[in-house]
Amino acid sequence: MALLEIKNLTLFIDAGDETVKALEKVNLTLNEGEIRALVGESGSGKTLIVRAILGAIPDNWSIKADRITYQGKSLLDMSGEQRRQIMRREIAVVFQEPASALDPSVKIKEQIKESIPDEFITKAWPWKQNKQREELTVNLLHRVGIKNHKRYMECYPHEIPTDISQKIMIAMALASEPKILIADDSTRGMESATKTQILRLLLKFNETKKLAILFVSHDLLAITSMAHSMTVLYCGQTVESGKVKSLLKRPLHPYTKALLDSAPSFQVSLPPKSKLVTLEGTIPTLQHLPTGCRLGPRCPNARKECVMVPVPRNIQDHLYSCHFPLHLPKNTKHKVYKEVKL
Ligand SMILES: Nc1ncnc2c1ncn2[C@@H]1O[C@H](COP(=O)(O)OP(=O)(O)OP(=O)(O)O)[C@@H](O)[C@H]1O
Repeated sequence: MALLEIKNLTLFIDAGDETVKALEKVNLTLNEGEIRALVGESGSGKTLIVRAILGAIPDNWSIKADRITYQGKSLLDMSGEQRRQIMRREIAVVFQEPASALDPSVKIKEQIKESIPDEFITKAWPWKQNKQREELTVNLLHRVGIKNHKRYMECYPHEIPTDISQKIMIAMALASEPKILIADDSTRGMESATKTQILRLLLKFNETKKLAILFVSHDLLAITSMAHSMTVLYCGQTVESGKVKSLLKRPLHPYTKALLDSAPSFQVSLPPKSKLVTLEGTIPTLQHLPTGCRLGPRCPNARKECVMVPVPRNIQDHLYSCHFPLHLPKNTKHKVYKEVKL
């Protein structure tokens, strides 16, 4: 059973004069111990998916889904309190900007202590419990690679550098020993040495604690260095998902191919200063969505069939939603691949 499973998630945003489908029939699974990258251009809906998982939905949004489950239990059918409990203990999130996620008026030490669940503290006199929390705080800081904890514990968030803030966010996220960590573009804008440190840290927790990670990112290099599987999103629709290796070797969707081709690191033979191969045009706004496959107007392979939303199909674990996929083996007819029962 998947740890987290999303089937046919559609998210509507009521923008006053019209309602837009910001996500349309999105599918995503995360298994125990898996690192899955969620990738797509800016505005493709990655953060909307994260918010749908967390249940952080404003009043003008609504959700329709066949299922959103955690360990087989429907998150959509849970009460607010049951869902909050899962988010407090089982699913942790690290956001893009640590500085805005930390409380500017509270010392780092207090914020970390606060993130430790009461269940981890044995019943004792308050001063003893406080000591336990303090020890656990130091331990958490060491686990995320902050050895000189004394230097930062008494600081306020604005007094510490970004990389340390990000590690502190990870320490707080891991305080409850969650099963899933959602890293929402948490290395965006970081310089490469800091990024490498954060990625190594996440990888270490994945390997040693079997922590499943949903790694939301634009950074294809980081994804290939750490993720096992990848879900590609375009304009609110899942276009392809599967093992990172098979997507890199044989992308079936023209958007995935364009995305990979646009990253210089994947173009082994790309001569210096050559033009990057990308799709023409830009991602449409929610107010001007094309019907059917949303890539249609930008897709080099588009034909009249593409005005219909493609049914997801699969080749083993490799799932794609495209009427005219690339790289199908020779002499094989597209229709032999079964539609995926969602
Ligand atoms: N609160 C909101 N109200 C209206 N539209 C929104 C809201 N939040 C996001 N959107 C729209 O939903 C679409 C997807 O946004 P989202 O933030 O999920 O993209 P993203 O893939 O996470 O982008 P980025 O990589 O830049 O963070 C965008 O068109 C965005 O403008």
